[in-house]
Amino acid sequence: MAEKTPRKHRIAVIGGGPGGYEAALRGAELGAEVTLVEHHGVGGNAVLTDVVPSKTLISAAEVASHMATAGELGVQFFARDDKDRPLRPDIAVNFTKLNQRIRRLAQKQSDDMLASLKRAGVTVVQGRGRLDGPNTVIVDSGPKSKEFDHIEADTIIVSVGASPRELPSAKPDGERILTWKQLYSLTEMPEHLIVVGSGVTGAEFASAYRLLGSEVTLISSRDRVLPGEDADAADVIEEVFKRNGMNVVSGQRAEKVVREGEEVVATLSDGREIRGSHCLMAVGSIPNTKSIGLESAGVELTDSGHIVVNRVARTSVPNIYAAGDCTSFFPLASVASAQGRAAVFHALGDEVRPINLRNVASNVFTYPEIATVGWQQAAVEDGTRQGRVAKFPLEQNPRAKMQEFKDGFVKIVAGNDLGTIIGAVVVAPRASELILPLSLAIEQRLTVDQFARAWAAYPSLSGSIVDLARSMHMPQE
Ligand SMILES: Cc1cc2nc3c(=O)[nH]c(=O)nc-3n(C[C@H](O)[C@H](O)[C@H](O)COP(=O)(O)OP(=O)(O)OC[C@H]3O[C@@H](n4cnc5c(N)ncnc54)[C@H](O)[C@@H]3O)c2cc1C
Ligand SMILES: NC(=O)c1ccc[n+]([C@@H]2O[C@H](COP(=O)([O-])OP(=O)(O)OC[C@H]3O[C@@H](n4cnc5c(N)ncnc54)[C@H](O)[C@@H]3O)[C@@H](O)[C@H]2O)c1
Repeated sequence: MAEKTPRKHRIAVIGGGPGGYEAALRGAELGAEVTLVEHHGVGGNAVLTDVVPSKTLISAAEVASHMATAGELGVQFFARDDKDRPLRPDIAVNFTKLNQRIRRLAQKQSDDMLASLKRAGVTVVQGRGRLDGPNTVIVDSGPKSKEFDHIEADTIIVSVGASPRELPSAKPDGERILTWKQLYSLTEMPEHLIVVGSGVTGAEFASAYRLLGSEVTLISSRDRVLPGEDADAADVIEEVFKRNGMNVVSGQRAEKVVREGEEVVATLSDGREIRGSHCLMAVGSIPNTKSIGLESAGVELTDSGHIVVNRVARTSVPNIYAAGDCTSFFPLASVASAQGRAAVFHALGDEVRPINLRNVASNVFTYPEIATVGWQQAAVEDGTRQGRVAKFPLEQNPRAKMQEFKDGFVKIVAGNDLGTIIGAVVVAPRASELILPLSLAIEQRLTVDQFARAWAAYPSLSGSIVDLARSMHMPQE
């Protein structure tokens, strides 16, 4: 008798950003038959328009900043005039080249990801997907692709991301009033960029464009920039912004942004007008969950349109999972990937660890950067968590002195009992590279004393973290 081949578990994924990509790849690796529907490009917004382009732009801004401050370390650039006298050259940014590099790098990463999916055996379908009940995805891929119109699946993973929020009174025109996705088609540096919104997106672009040489006005509806971050960290960034010549307007909403010829005019809540050459609208995002059949399939959404998921990314319909910015979890690429993994592992019965949002590390890529993990000082102050907070200024660190890093600090939040590390903030250049030992400490429930036993190289910025942990030792009574 011929052996019966077990039918493969069929997974359909809608959206190829970090959430959908990870789900598709891991699903195929675990032996499922996976179809991924993506209507733009694999890698999603993260790779094509959001994370990768913005961080590539920021890399260039960082270099421009190092060049501008090199003189403080005794390194000078000069050219000679016709009488052989040294001239100090200006730093010039070739904006067309910069944006071309950004787009090329993003496309290459998207191509590499598509190749990985294909190697793993994932079927990638280009088109717009929507649910038709809990087991079918319909793909609108244009008149030629009838064969993929219906995908039957045992498990569906929705990872459709989010889109920039648009204000009716400040409609992006793609030329002068822009969303963050439209910045990379500019061929000239904005002479004066008005940034509306001082969340992470607004702060990162304001920081980068200022370092690249644009005049920048940052309109913040709150009392301080980066309202979601540690207050001390946000204060440092705001001070650096102002010192670098950025115009920070606090406590004002942009009620309206209009174009007047070659200018943009932002009208503030108090009636003041700010004129610039370009305006970046960074006022948040809305999930792409409309009209894709979620409600009729029985999937529960929040009032804001986000998909309600549990810690293994399962929605209110048992065989439908969701990952990434379309869900009620943190809108971070790392979280989207973790949800994508959790979804397929759970659906396919593999080992799965429910996601603990409390321990997610994140980073704001301003200059300096702000990296954060775990419980924050605000939670100790408002009584949500018991604990001790200590801070070590970067300017006392020998390596920071050598490199002329004056702005920043390391902060640790530890439990009152044994001094277990429960949270941390690092404000420093490349803080994103310094947060990992603290994440590990939190994940492994290390105490400040255990952390302080680890050796840091001397001199190093990471030495500050060990010094701070050491200073938090509490002698036994
Ligand atoms: C400017 C900016 C910078 C950021 N920087 C960082 C950072 O440094 N680090 C970090 O961790 N996070 C960062 N984020 C957040 C990060 O971009 C998101 O959390 C991440 O992109 C979410 O991934 P996702 O899987 O939800 O999908 P997305 O990356 O949003 O991709 C969703 C995909 O779904 C597709 N899609 C949508 N609807 C359909 C449909 N009906 N059918 C088929 N396909 C569909 C879209 O074309 C898109 O490709 C940043 C965000 C912004 C705006
Ligand atoms: N480095 C990173 O990891 C990174 C970078 C960018 C975004 N993100 C993710 O995206 C999330 C969203 O960040 P975001 O900054 O895009 O959105 P956000 O919603 O956090 O911030 C938007 C800000 O705009 C303000 N605003 C709204 N309307 C305004 C108006 N008319 N005038 C002035 N201000 C106005 C809001 O008060 C808010 O502070 C972040 O929490 C983060 O998870 C991550």
